[in-house]
Parts: sequence; C-alpha cells; structure tokens
Amino acid sequence: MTHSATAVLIIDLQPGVLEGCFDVAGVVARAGALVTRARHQGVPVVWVQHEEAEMPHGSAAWQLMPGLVPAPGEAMIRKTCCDAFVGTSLHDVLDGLDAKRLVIAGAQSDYCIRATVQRAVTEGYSIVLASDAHTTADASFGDVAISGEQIVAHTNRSIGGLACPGVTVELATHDAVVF
Ligand SMILES: O=C1N[C@@H]2C=C[C@H]1C2
Repeated sequence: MTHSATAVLIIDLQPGVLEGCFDVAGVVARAGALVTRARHQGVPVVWVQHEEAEMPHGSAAWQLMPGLVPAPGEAMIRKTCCDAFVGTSLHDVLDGLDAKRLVIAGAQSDYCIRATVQRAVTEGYSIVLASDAHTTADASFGDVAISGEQIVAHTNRSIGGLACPGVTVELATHDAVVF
C-alpha cells in the first residue's frame, strides 16, 4: 500500500442508499473515474459502505454499485451511521496511509457526505469534495420541496464554510481533482 498525504474516500455508493437520488449513473461513473485517476497516481482509495436493517451487510442493497470494484489491498470500512468515523477504523486506516487530505465522493450529500466532511475537518483533515460526484434524493420539509439537485448544489456552495484554521475544504470536479 502506498503512503500518501492524500486518500480518496468513496462513501455509500450502494443501491440501498442511492435509490431515488439525483443523476445516479453519472455520479457513479464519475466516482469510478476519480478512483481510476487516483490509482494511476498511486493515491490510496478507501471504500465506505453503510449497513442497516433495510440494507444488511452482504445484501444486494448493501453491495457497491456495479462498476465500482475495490482493488486488492484497498480498505473497506463498514459503518452504521452517517459519520464514517463513528464506530469504524477509518481514523486508523487513514493514519496507516499517512493521509491528511481526503478527496470525498459518494452519497448522500445531506447526510453521510456532510456528516463525514464535518467530522473530518474537526479531526484536522483537509477536504476536497468532488462537486460532480456526490448525490442525494429529493426532500421536503413542511410545504417546502427541495430537489436532490438543489441539495447537491447547496452542499457544494456551503461546504467550504465548514473549514477551520489549519484545514481547507475545497471543491473540484472529479476530473480536476489534484491529488
Ligand atoms: O447518507 C447516508 N447514507 C446512508 C443512508 C442514508 C444516510 C446513511
């Protein structure tokens, strides 16, 4: 396993998470292209999979989306809540990779992506969010309807505000990420 200041974190690109999400095929394809670029540059990739009663470990809903195939040696993280650090070995895995900067893609923008970005920043990691490789589903609150596309855009617009001294939160499209 290469040691790198940067690691790619692919979060919850699973059928059970992506159902009803915006532009699933495009997001999965772009996340896959990001993984390929990372591998070509020797940047480690870490896969995060969510599991819960509705999508138990090993179920079809739990599997990674077709086309996303972890390479031998790439870390697989199993989680049960939005923040990918809670109850997982993610911190230790990233320490083992000497990763201080995380390139993040996956789902859902308003849950696990936002929660994991927030926690990573708190833990001192700099972040690059792949602006065209995360997604979520339409939502509503009261009589206010919000499309998944709008939530993705809002996440991209607001995520930079989560930065704090010593860490940065950047946006880049999957093909423009600098590792
Ligand atoms: O973003 C998310 N991924 C899992 C399903 C919904 C939350 C937890």
